[in-house]
Amino acid sequence: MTLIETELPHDIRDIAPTESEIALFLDFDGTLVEIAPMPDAVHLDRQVAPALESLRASLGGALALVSGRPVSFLDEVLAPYRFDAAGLHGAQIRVDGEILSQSAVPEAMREATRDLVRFANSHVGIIVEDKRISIALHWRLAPTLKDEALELMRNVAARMGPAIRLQEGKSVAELVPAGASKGGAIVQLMQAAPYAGRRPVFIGDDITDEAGFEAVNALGGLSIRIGDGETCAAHRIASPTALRTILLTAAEHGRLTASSFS
Ligand SMILES: O=P(O)(O)OC[C@H]1O[C@H](O[C@H]2O[C@H](CO)[C@@H](O)[C@H](O)[C@H]2O)[C@H](O)[C@@H](O)[C@@H]1O
Repeated sequence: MTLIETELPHDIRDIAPTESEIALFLDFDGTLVEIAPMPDAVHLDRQVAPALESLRASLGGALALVSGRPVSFLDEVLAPYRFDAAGLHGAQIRVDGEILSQSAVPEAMREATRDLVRFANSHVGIIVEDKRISIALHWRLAPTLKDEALELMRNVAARMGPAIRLQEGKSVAELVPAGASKGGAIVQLMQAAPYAGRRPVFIGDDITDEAGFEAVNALGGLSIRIGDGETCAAHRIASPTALRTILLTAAEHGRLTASSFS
């Protein structure tokens, strides 16, 4: 069994009837791929994209990526497949090739970008990831600079005002449109075909995924956290490798249900 039993209250089999029709929502970094030293250094196992494509078919199309990455990045890394996706922590949502919603590029983003690039240029190991609608400051290669980087991000976010929120993550902080969240994205997707009426399952690994777990819990779905760390997810899977095994096995059998994760 790849699901780690924790102190969590429920046995997954009590709440996950085998025959449920699920809608599957998957985070990307730390979930479909292992965390890498830099954003560009991630490696997706070559079997995963075709497996997701076959799972999508077996789920009647109800499979979407819910990521902090831009949708264009997800398309690139999963090519030739193009999945439904919520990118940039929910600031972009695409279903069946159509953009359902996309936040505008915040006015003050250009000035913020300049400040962050200036900081990165004078601090070795700091990386700025400019995603236009949001921007991330990474310190994974310079962990001793975490406090300084976070303070800068808090100041920049405060200066930008209520239209922007600070999203912390694994060795990263990001400026994100305030109205966007993974929870909001999942709720929006669950109102659209082919997701509506299904039981949501969301799998993620990071702070940004907590909003998604909350939404899925409220919808009576299954929330699954990859790895350890505090979470409101009801269940855990040990690692991206363990998840990959579950997904590839389900794809091989042409069937994915909530009990595939137990
Ligand atoms: O919601 P996700 O799909 O998990 O995306 C969250 C952020 O992931 C990326 O950063 C993280 O992964 C990098 C590569 O493994 C790692 O170097 C970095 O330390 C992590 O924070 C991505 O670069 C961000 O844009 C995403 O928002």
